[in-house]
Amino acid sequence: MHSVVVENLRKQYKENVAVDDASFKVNEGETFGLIGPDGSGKTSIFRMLATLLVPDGGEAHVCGWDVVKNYKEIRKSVGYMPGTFSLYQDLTVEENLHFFATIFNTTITENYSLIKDIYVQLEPFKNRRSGNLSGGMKQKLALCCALIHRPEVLFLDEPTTGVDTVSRKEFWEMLKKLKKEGITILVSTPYMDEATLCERIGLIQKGRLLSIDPPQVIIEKYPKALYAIKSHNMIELLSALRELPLIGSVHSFGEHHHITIVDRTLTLLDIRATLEKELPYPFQIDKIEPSVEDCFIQLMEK
Ligand SMILES: Nc1ncnc2c1ncn2[C@@H]1O[C@H](COP(=O)(O)OP(=O)(O)OP(=O)(O)O)[C@@H](O)[C@H]1O
Repeated sequence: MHSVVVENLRKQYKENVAVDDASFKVNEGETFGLIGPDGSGKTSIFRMLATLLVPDGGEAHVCGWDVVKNYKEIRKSVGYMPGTFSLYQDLTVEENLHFFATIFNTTITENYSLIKDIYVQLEPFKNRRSGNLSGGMKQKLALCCALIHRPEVLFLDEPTTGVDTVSRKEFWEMLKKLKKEGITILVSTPYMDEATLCERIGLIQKGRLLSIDPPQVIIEKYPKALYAIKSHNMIELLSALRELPLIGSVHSFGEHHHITIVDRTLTLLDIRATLEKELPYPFQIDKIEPSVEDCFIQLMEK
């Protein structure tokens, strides 16, 4: 059974096609990630699924309900945490929670077990106005408010953007616990390292889904051998590599450049020997396993 079914979904803002024939399914109880850079259409998809934006084409169903015809039923069944903090800044933590519980005709106590682990971290600040919370605390409060009516499906649009590394880690731990409660989670992120924390991911670029698979499968499908190379002057190295006919692609990744080689038959020893002739300075090169980000770049260049 699928909690979310998206079929040829389309959204256009004047000439700008934000979502272009997107199709994917999210299984019941699954944690599914929409991974893509800014402007790739993630928010537009979330807003259509949360029934806040009407599609221009295609269909989408959430918990079996049609996003256009059955929007009232969907709103009762889902929790939505938008990308920007959208709680009432002038209300305290506790007041915000009460407000959202009341809207959904429930109480904090009724579903306390679901939010308990998150709320205990917020409790010391329960009388603080939400506008005065730290980024990590705002994110936790927004998650509690999205969960207060015990939704079947949780939509989290870039929940970790702009949040420090520790809070990001904590947030993913919280999602693991929610998964155990049987909640289906559709989460978006521009951080490729978070992709591996999802059961399946959809890589999205310019409103189009490039690939949908478990992260490990996406990595296994990477079609080439990949190498990481570094030297004392990385800028000079980058320019030199771009000029070499041997090199298929080159991209900077932190301390290294990741390269592929045109001739697939060459071994690491062959490549090292060829580069030693071409580069007049010491360098270090190793064969590596691609990351989701490498896969994303490769799919974009196809
Ligand atoms: N209301 C709007 N009017 C016009 N263009 C829009 C509107 N909302 C989004 N867009 C454009 O649609 C495209 C997809 O935007 P969307 O916000 O869905 O992507 P995103 O992946 O969530 O990116 P971001 O993280 O930057 O919000 C972008 O080019 C964006 O500029």
